Amino acid sequence: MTRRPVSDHRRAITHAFAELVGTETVPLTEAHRRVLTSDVLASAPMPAFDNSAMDGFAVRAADVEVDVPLPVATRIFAGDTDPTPLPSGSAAAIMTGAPVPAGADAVVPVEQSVERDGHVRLQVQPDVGAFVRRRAADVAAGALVVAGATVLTPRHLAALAATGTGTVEVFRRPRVAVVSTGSELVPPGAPLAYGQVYESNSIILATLCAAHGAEVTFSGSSGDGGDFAATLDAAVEHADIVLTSGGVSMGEREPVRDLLSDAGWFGPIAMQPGGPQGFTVWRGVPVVSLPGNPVSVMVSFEVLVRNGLRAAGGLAPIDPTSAPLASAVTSIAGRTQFLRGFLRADGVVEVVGGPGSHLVATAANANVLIEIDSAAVHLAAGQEVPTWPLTP
Ligand SMILES: Nc1nc2c(c(=O)[nH]1)N[C@H]1C(S)=C(S)[C@@H](COP(=O)(O)OP(=O)(O)OC[C@H]3O[C@@H](n4cnc5c(N)ncnc54)[C@H](O)[C@@H]3O)O[C@H]1N2
Ligand code: MOO
Repeated sequence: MTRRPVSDHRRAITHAFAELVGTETVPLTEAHRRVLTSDVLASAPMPAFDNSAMDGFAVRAADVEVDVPLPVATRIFAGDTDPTPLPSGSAAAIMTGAPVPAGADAVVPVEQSVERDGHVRLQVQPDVGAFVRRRAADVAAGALVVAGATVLTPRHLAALAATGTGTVEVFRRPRVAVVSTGSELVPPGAPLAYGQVYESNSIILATLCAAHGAEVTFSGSSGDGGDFAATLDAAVEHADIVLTSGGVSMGEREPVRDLLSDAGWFGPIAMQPGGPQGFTVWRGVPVVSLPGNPVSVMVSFEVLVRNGLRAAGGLAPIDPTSAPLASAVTSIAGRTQFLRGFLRADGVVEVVGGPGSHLVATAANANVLIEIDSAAVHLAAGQEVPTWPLTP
């Protein structure tokens, strides 16, 4: 049977997911980790007005003589919107953040003053501009605050709030449903009878999807009997994308393949692990069907699904880099092999565990996938290989 090239299968998935790109406007309180659609400019300068950096006295620097009393003409507090201009030859008591009155050009901190009987003696000769936070020193009105495509951090949200933006347009998060299949599966933590297997694919798929910008809206499980159709119907009610695991290979009970084989493409792709795959549409919703072996699920997501899902949510791709192999590697001809690897601090990559797609606990020690070209059967130590960063 001919195997579909890995890149063809990935392209089919990415192409369908691209249809899902959408935007929405949300308040800043809901915008953490969301992806901005376009540049946001400051609607107000920051600071919006000259204001005091200290609790103290606003003066004209030229009026100050050390220890010579100046009359205190007024007192200005943060939030005062119409401070009286400073008469020449006087001082104004001023609080941090309060507007510096017209006429004043410096602030002397209260610690460097003595106030008595309506007059203040200043103990220092201030420079013009001392402790005055100038209008627009941080950002001018109309200047760029956060660039489009930025993933919003708490720092970005503070910058947006401070410059007057209350809502932002962000990419919609794709809604993903995760469905596991297999009559042998039991939830982790439950008693395990002989022949049963702890279910681990739903947790890895759900967390991988969330890490790449998706909202996981449904997580279900079905046995190998007839209940997969009902589970899938429930899943598409809640989701833009469904990811299934298991039930796609050559066995006598393959619920995913049996239900969906006429709804799109099923077959082997030229990769190991993750050979048997399906990509179909069910009730208008794209369904990516991954093989059941837990390492195959992880590798298939990272190699086939990750960047398409990111693009659907407005996120930039995460592409492979390369590193030299710590030791020689053998592979299978005709299939791109993805070995679990550990990229060391010295930039050299070691193979972690064996190639078997059931070795899920060992795979937890990996931080990259090592891509071995389908034409290669033997690679020497030191050979540069593509390395795919695994989702942290
Ligand atoms: N005659 C052939 N047999 C198999 C082939 C083949 O080409 N010819 N391919 C093998 C490969 S490669 C893979 S991968 C698997 C894929 O099979 P399925 O997608 O049908 O997966 P299942 O049979 O349902 O499960 C495989 C394996 O994984 C365990 N599993 C399944 N789901 C979970 C889960 N949610 N959590 C933990 N473990 C799970 C399941 O118990 C099986 O051990 O087919 C090979 N066979
Ligand atoms: O192609 Mo399968 O995913 O290796 O065990």
